[in-house]
Amino acid sequence: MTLLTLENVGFSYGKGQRVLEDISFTVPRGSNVGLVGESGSGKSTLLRLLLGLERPQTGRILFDGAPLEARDAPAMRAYRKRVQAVFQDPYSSLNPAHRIRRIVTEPLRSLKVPGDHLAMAQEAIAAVGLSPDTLDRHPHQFSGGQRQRIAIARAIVSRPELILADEAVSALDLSTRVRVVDLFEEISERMTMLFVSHDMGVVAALCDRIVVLDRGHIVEAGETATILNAPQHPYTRSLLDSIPRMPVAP
Ligand SMILES: Nc1ncnc2c1ncn2[C@@H]1O[C@H](COP(=O)(O)OP(=O)(O)OP(=O)(O)O)[C@@H](O)[C@H]1O
Repeated sequence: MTLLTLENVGFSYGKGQRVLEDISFTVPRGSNVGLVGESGSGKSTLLRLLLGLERPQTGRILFDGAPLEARDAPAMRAYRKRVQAVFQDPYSSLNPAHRIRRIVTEPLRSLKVPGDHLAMAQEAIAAVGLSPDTLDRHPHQFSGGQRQRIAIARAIVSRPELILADEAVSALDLSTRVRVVDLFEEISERMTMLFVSHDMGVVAALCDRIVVLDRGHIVEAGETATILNAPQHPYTRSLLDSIPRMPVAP
């Protein structure tokens, strides 16, 4: 079943040039879809539309069959209960003045989720592989990778159906990135995920399907294995060529 559908979505900022043109793809429930494209291809703009921060000028976005109406406040509140995001920068996305307990339970308060918030936070912190005493500490006491785990705990604590990940591992060093990608892989077994990145290597490792965006247009979309084995578009080939490879022994 399809959880997210984009139908002929078009968008421009103000009266400017089209930044997204005729974007159509689906995210099946339970799948892990990668949206890949170089800087300026429109990935962040598409996420802004999916978060309801901007409205498409043409086409529409459907979540679980219902059109997303950014101006319908009650509908957007209901949508936000079901969709959470993880952003790129683990340093600026966590409020330094707050303890982790307050940061991780924040979505539960703002979404008015009933139940024992502390128990839910403990569960989320354990799910991302951090120790229970994490909740009593402050963000500055953690490394970049640990902070991103905390951001992931905050995203999953309300048990959303869809996770939107925006360059969520790009700011991490290589070995930390590998571990956080593993964590996303684990989480994606339980939730649907749209993983947005300029890094084809990460997307190929993590996603069942890939949508390739180039200057606001989808140039290729399909199953990861198909795209890796037989990229059709020159742009996809160039993205694939940019993946670092292990040197081959003579
Ligand atoms: N607020 C804005 N006002 C006007 N134009 C914008 C605005 N934000 C982005 N753009 C333009 O929209 C296009 C797509 O940008 P977008 O940030 O969505 O791409 P991206 O693929 O996410 O790139 P990056 O990875 O560098 O963030 C670019 O040409 C950019 O200059």
